[in-house]
Amino acid sequence: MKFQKPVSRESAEWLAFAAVVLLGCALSVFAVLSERNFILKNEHNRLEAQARIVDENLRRQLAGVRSALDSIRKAHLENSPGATGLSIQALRNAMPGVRALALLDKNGHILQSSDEMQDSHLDDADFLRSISKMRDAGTVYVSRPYENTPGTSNIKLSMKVESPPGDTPGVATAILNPAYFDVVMQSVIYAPDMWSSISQRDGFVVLFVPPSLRPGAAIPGLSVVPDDSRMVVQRTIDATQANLDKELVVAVSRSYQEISKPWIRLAIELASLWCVFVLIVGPSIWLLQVKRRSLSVLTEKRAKDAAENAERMELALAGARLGLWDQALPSGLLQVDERAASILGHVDGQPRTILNWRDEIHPDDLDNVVLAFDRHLSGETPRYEAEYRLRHVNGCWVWVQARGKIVERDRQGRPVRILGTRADISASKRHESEIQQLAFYDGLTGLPNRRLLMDRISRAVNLSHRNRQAGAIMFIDLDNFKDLNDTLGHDKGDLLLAQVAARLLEVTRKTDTVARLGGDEFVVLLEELGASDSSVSERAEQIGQNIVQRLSTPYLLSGHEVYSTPSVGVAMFGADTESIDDLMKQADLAMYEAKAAGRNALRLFSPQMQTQAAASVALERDLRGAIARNELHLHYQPIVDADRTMTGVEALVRWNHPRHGPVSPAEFIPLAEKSGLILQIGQWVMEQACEQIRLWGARPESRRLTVSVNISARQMRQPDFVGQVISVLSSSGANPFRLRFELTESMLFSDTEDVIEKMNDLKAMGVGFSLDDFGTGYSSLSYLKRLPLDQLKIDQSFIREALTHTSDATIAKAIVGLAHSLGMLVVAEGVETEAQHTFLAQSHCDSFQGYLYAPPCSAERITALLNTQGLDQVH
Ligand SMILES: Nc1nc2c(ncn2[C@@H]2O[C@H](COP(=O)(O)OP(=O)(O)OP(=O)(O)O)[C@@H](O)[C@H]2O)c(=O)[nH]1
Repeated sequence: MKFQKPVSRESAEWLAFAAVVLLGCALSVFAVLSERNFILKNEHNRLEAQARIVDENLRRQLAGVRSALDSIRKAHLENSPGATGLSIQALRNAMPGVRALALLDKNGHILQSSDEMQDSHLDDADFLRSISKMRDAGTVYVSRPYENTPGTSNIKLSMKVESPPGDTPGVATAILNPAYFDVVMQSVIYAPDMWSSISQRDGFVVLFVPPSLRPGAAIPGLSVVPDDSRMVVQRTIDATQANLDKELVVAVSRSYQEISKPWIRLAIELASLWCVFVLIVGPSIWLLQVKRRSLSVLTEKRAKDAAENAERMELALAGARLGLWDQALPSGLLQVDERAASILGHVDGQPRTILNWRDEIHPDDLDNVVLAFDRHLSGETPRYEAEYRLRHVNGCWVWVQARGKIVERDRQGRPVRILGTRADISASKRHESEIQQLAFYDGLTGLPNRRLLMDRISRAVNLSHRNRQAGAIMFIDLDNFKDLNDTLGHDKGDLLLAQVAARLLEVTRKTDTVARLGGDEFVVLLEELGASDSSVSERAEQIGQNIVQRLSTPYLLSGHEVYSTPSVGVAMFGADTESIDDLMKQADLAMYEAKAAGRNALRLFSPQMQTQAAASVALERDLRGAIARNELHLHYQPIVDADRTMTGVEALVRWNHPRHGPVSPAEFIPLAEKSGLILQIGQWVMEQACEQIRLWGARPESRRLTVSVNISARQMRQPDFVGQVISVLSSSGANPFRLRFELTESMLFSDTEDVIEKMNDLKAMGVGFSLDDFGTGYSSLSYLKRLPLDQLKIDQSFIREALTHTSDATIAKAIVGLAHSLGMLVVAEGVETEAQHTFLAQSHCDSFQGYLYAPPCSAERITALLNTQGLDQVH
């Protein structure tokens, strides 16, 4: 862990600590030294006092001895030996420091003495020598110390005694009493380590206490204490002053070691104290600092965390574009920060205080906001949350999302402060509505799509259950819209769809729903049409007819006038409607009925329709096995020339249902188209026709007969259609030049190039082509000339009306002219009367087909007819 902060403070603490320790140590040293000095000085003074005691005693004794010796000397000089003897004894008795007194001649013979003299050796050589050296009569001569009992030093003090004239000079001698001095010196000893001594200047120790530690009888030098380890106080008895022949030194001493003990103890105590102080205070400071450092690190970390949290919070708020608000209760005084204020266009970067917060809220949203707010205040919700609009400074409304929570209550628990955030959700609201639009509305027309429609229908049906009001749904499908797309282009188709949507909205009520299911399918949901069934269907039919009529009015698409019609299927719903799916199917079925009825029509769903639908489903099911069960067969309708000679036939498929008998192609071909069975049936028809061509080809009367086969768009769109034809031709052995395919105009609109290519391939093999129902579709002359067509078949509608409507006659003639000019022949179909034949023949029509000449009949019949060429017999 890295501690950075209060380094200076810590250093200061360590400096202070060091200063205290140093100062303390210095003071301690000073105290110890002072103590030492005091002790030494004290000790010195004391030793001095003790030395003085010994010194004074000694001086007194010496003075006494001098006086005694002097008395003996004088007595001797006065020559009164008896008196001398008595006085010596008396003198000795008077002096406790003297053990014996004696008067000696120069040879050391005792002339007179005190009683104690018996054990004294006064005749030793040293002494005699010293007597001989005594020159001065007034001087007291001090002998060398000697021992007559081991361990006890004796000393003699002697004065020269001038004998009366003629007599031998002698000496008066006093032997000092060592016991006395011992007592004196013992009395000054106050410590076991203390020594006390009397010695001669030249180092001879006279007396030493304690005697056991006596360093030696004759130690050269002035001091009896040879080393520096002792404190010594000496007092010298000056030889001149005391009339001695040599100086005496009184010394008392003590061991420095002993003397120093108190201050050394003090020093040790103080040192220990400081050691303890250092050992306690130092680690304490260290611990304190470590703790403080970790505390400061913790505090720093907390502060950093708090700062980071605040920063994160700020970032989060900024990132989430959240503003803060703070509201006091019950005053309602609202304070918003600058971000919350900026949402409403206050860009001065200042917080705002709002007195009346309700004023800013959109009136439509206010109730919800207040409700949410009150629910939170009353404790019903854990937090307050609302989405609403606020007035922007520029006057528009801004969608915001507000969230908040009570953060403070009074003692009674009543909320006094609520804190929260505010976010601008205009963009997400916009996206929401865009998504809503995409999810529920059709992009092209803006109408509700299937999903929304289903929801509305479901709600409408539920409502009708409750209020017993019936409604209707209308399926609207534009007729042949594909053709319009194919001819005018998808863009125009789109324009038409948009206009259809607009028109539907025009003719319906606001409460109705107009939806686009997809493609050219629209649905109108009509609600609350009334209570009774009959009135409901009447009103629905009326509205439906309105719609048919309105949608059938020509459209103007970028300058092109376009005609379009709708097929409308209507289904009613009411209290007894159970399934919406069924309802939708019903409307769908009705719409298909309208288509089947020729388009541009309206059909109301009826239960019979359902039955019919079910029947057609059953029929379709039966159709699936019809080929295998041999129920299909071909009929051939003759095509004749102007002389009514049969030149060809059109193969027409027939179905003989085992139960229902013959089923009309108009009934089952659409079913086959719808179910895809047309491919199977178409293939079968082609095979049958080719087989017939082969058969007829073998007979001279029928060899030149062409057989026209209807080809459905689905068949033609098969990628291997040409291959299939080749295969059928080769397997049947039919002459391709006798095979003619009849195509419808509509199949040429899509994948035109592909169709042309296939036609060219087949044409190259000899297969002919005829364009069926010509004139009913949106034929484009530009591609008509590109198609390898042999024939145009004028639709029978023109033939039927040709004699009554001049326009149809004109169209029929125009078609003939057009075909001839493009090198094609013209076949008129549906010719039923002689008048029609005459008209068509006069119009230079090349071939004719119709009941006037022959109805569709079996191949055998055709063969028979050919044999006789008696078409009249057919009827
Ligand atoms: N322009 C345009 N065409 C569309 C759109 N959606 C689907 N279609 C076309 O609308 C046509 C719908 O045709 P259908 O309803 O099946 O057939 P139809 O030609 O109207 O014939 P009937 O309904 O039998 O009368 C198809 O060709 C689709 O390709 C669209 O959004 N815009």
